[in-house]
Amino acid sequence: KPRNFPPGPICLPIVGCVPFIPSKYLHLRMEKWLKQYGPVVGLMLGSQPAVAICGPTEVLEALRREEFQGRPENANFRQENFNRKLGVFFSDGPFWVEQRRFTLHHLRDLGFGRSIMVASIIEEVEDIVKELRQREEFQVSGYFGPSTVNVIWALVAGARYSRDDDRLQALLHALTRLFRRGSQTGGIVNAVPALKKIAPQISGYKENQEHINNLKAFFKNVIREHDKTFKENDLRDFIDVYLKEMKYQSGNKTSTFSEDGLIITCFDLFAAGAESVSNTLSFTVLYAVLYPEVQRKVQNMLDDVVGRDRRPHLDDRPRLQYVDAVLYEVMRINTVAPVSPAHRVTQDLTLNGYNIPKDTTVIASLWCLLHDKEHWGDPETFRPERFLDEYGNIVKDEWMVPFGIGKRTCLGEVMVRSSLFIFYTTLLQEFSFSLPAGHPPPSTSCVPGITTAPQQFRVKISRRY
Ligand code: HEM
Repeated sequence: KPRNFPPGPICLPIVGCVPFIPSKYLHLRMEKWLKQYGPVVGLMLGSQPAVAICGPTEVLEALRREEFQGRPENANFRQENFNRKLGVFFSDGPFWVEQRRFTLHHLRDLGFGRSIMVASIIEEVEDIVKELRQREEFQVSGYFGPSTVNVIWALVAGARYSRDDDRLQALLHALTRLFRRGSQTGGIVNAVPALKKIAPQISGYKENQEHINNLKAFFKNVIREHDKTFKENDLRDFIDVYLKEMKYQSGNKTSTFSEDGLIITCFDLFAAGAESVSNTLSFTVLYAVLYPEVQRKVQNMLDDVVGRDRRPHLDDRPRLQYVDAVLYEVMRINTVAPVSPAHRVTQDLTLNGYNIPKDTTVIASLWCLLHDKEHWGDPETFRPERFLDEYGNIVKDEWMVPFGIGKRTCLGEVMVRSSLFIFYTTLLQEFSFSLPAGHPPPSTSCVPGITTAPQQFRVKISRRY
């Protein structure tokens, strides 16, 4: 370990601390580390230093500091990115600044966060309503993936898929496998890269590569199809806008725009749209079933504010602040990203008096802020009212950080908030959800992975009118 490095689990030759870092439920282990070693924990991933930030104030401090905004350079973190800094998620430095700004700016121009996106959310939820009207029960976990990915894909690639499209189902399956098997620390293959050659099957490396290659091949094909019909004065979607910039900068050797870069940006947006929003929606149904009184209260409010002759709309939000409080509470109690994706420190620095050398990988627990006992009082209790003041208005809380903190906060936050509000209110206006007869209450403990998801559970659907 480097000199004056934070305390942490013991290190073994070659593998470092990796045997003591669980591949599942890392956020829960980080809670234990906080008690055992303190708020900043030193790890070795093979021969590479890494720091796990487990203390809430330390997480707030670190993720706001400029020097913490890098992403790890080592091979495993970059493998899906053609081993280069590409896209938004796993790039950093001036490349990332330019790509993040470009992506956000043009997604907004294309309708991100505006009425065009809302229209597409409504189209998706109506599709679900139509399907659920035909059913008496449904299996919730994973159910919303095709719809939530369509919302972002409409802006990125100008396309939507039917919910049972085979190709879409295969892509979502590949993503689920990658998200469920992944680890924020890069896992054993990152610590001991030789395993890729010695034991590709056992380490999961081979299967991951197959999924990654299939996804990249799909995005490449979509991009090539766009290129064939590209017209500079008729830009249809984000891919067209990016292609235009790529062509404009084609003679510029320092350009950050390339076909590979576009493939990875598509990957970043598609994956985020498919996994995180879908899992959060499944959690909203889980808590609706477990807390029928909360479900009823939302429905009564919808009846009062919206009625039954029209659909809820974002404009109703100021009069439905309880709904936002419920959605906040779902994202707090079972957040889908309990540990931030790995960051990298871009220079030697100190945190809490410990030395952290340049290029150290950093993982930060968002869970520790969302579940801090001193701050929330009863963090394990599902209680939406904690986000409301005495007049029923939403109270902003600095520790409510499901989308991260600082310059790398989630690029999709506006879309997520709008999607969750419209999906949730429309579903509860139309249906009531309950446990099928004889089924035990579903567990709130999540399925592990890079993001978390609820375990498989079925619910009974009753139409409200
Ligand atoms: C419930 C849904 C979501 C949650 C809870 C969530 C949460 C997060 C978190 C915690 C980060 C990491 C911040 C960090 O690195 O410290 C992040 C980054 C990111 N998210 Fe989301 N996200 C969600 C949905 C989405 C969606 C739908 C999109 C697509 C538009 C998206 C795009 C991104 C991107 C591109 C980044 C990387 C930002 C960067 O490194 O500059 N996310 N998100």
